[in-house]
Amino acid sequence: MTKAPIQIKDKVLGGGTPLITMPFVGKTLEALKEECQTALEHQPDLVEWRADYFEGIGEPAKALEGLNTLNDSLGGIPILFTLRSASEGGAQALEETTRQAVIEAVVQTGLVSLVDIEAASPQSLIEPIRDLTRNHGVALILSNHDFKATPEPEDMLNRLLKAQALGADIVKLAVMPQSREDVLNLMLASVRYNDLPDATHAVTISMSGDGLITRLAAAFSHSVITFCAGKGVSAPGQVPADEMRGPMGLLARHLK
Ligand SMILES: O=C1C[C@@](O)(C(=O)O)C[C@@H](O)[C@@H]1O
Repeated sequence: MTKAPIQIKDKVLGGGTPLITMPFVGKTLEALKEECQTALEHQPDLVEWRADYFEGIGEPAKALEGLNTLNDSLGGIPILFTLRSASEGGAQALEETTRQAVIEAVVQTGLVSLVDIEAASPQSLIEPIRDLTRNHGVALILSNHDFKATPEPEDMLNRLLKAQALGADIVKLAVMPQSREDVLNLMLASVRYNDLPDATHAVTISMSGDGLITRLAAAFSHSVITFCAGKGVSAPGQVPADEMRGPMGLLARHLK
């Protein structure tokens, strides 16, 4: 495998132990501050700011206010910035140009370590953001979501490959299982992707209770980030960081 681990402040992404990531879904500065408190108590490896939940996020100045609050209150925990589009589960609908302006303003601050955008975004949004993240040393996640079903394994593999071809540092797929077989298929697609000689880092998730095993066994399916619950959750199936550490550590110690 050719991919080099990515250093994110004092954390190593892709070094064998998946990074536990706590999503923040606060609507106000006060709510974000409370989420920072939760993060300080439970020490996830990363925090994901799901900025689509934040009121007024469409104004870059408001976004920077939120970001500065996080940066001041997180004691150095690295930040993944996600302004999820409404079409892939985002909490509010924004014009594509507005979304782009906010993401660009945030990347330029140098205060975020990773950014997640949807692989299905128009090329006119992906390319400039990809160039900007490269220039600022920010890791780019290109993501895919299906909140209803789990595509066929071949289709899932193709989605990961498409995200890679678009220039992702990390490719991501989150899908909803309708059966236990779907959960296994997601893991199979993830393992097959990682077995490709030029694969990059991947994050693969089967959501809901049935898919929880994919969060706990992220190391097994070569998924480099696993999302936990914080003060709230951003997707079904997330559980508290403290409960994940035991099973995750056990796996990490025994996997080849
Ligand atoms: O896309 C993802 C994955 C996720 O949907 C999950 O299932 O844990 C949670 C989201 O916050 C994140 O942006």
